[in-house]
Amino acid sequence: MPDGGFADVYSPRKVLDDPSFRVLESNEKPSPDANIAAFYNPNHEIHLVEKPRPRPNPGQVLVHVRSTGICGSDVHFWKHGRIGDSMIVTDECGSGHESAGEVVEVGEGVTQWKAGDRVAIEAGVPCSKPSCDYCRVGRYNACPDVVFFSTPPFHGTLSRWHLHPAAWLHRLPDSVSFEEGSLCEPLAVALAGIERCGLRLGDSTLICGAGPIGLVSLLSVRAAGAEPIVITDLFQNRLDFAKKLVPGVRTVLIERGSTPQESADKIRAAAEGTVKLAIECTGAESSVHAAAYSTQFGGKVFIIGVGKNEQLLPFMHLSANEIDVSFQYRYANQYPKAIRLVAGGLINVKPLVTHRFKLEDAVSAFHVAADPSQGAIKVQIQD
Ligand SMILES: NC(=O)c1ccc[n+]([C@@H]2O[C@H](COP(=O)([O-])OP(=O)(O)OC[C@H]3O[C@@H](n4cnc5c(N)ncnc54)[C@H](O)[C@@H]3O)[C@@H](O)[C@H]2O)c1
Ligand SMILES: OC[C@H](O)C(O)[C@@H](O)CO
Ligand SMILES: [Zn+2]
Ligand SMILES: [Zn+2]
Repeated sequence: MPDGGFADVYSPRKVLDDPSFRVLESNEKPSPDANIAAFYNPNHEIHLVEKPRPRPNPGQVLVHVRSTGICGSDVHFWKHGRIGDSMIVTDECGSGHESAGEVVEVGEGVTQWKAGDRVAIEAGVPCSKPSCDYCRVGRYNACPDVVFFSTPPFHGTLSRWHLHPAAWLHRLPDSVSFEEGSLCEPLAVALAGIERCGLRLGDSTLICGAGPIGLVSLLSVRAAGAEPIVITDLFQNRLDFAKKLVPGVRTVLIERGSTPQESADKIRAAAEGTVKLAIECTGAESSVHAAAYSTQFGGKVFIIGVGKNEQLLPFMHLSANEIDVSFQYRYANQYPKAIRLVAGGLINVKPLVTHRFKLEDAVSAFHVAADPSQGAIKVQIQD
């Protein structure tokens, strides 16, 4: 079976020097079957690009991408040009990694997919070589040679036609929409965290941050039986959204300028005690501290949020309370579980979608996603 490798298709290239890629004029209307995509670049621009419709090589599948959610990281790469020290926008780069679609064509040797199959597209494709320890043991989120779509230098899945290795697509049952299929990507992040954080039925749990990741984490800990659940945010409208999503959740508005201890006082009051588990989904240092001060002896602060390269920890509080601190980096082996949980009705991700745009209007979609005054949670681009 060919491995569906795709170095030729996805290796970094100077898009603007390549005549087969063309940046569309801002008022230009693309033809209905053109392979358009939204690209960001080091000048903090975002624009539509037309690129060739690829043909699948052996082991590959051509997918008509039907739904893609905009992730905060896409907006961050566009606006700030980097995440941390290793992910840097140095060239034009295609956006999007939360995608689902329909198989249109399969390459030689692909037997498990046929035209018309509905799939979620796994956003990170690791090398899968037996010589790679991380791939071999299944912790493939650590693969040093992973191709993670829309993290530079790899173009994203947000295009009309996307080529993917057959082994890294996941079947969607008819009951799961393309939109829900694309939301399986952020859900996979939360589920990977839930798997590793040791949450047990009835554990009192804090979620810090009510953005998309905090909200899918909220849905996940609710499904896993956490009680009570407290969620924090700096914005009341995000807390209101969380309350509508999971009516039983207790909300705490964090006031800018308050100390982490003051925030923790409010969190403990809402939880009626310290929490056993804090799932941190902001990456903000003050929020990590508030989580630590809210957690009970022997509890855990589990950090999904990403933030500044170097941060302080309330060392002696963590030490004197035997509080574990753990981190999550993307995910491995979570898509099938995410799809089962959505199909089985245990997790309803549908309400997270607040805005929908056509592929032709992807640039407008990005502007809405990047503007907090629009109140978007998840912006979807659909074709
Ligand atoms: N570990 C991973 O693999 C992984 C994967 C995806 C996203 N992330 C990270 O998860 C985090 C959340 O992602 P998102 O898409 O939900 O982002 P987001 O920015 O939409 O949401 C973060 C929320 O946290 C709130 N917030 C900020 N500071 C706060 C504070 N001090 N106290 C309480 N709330 C605060 C914000 O108001 C916002 O609503 C980001 O840091 C993102 O980069 C990590
Ligand atoms: O959903 C996955 C995340 O967005 C990625 O890790 C990205 O932030 C960096 O590559
Ligand atoms: Zn993402
Ligand atoms: Zn590997």
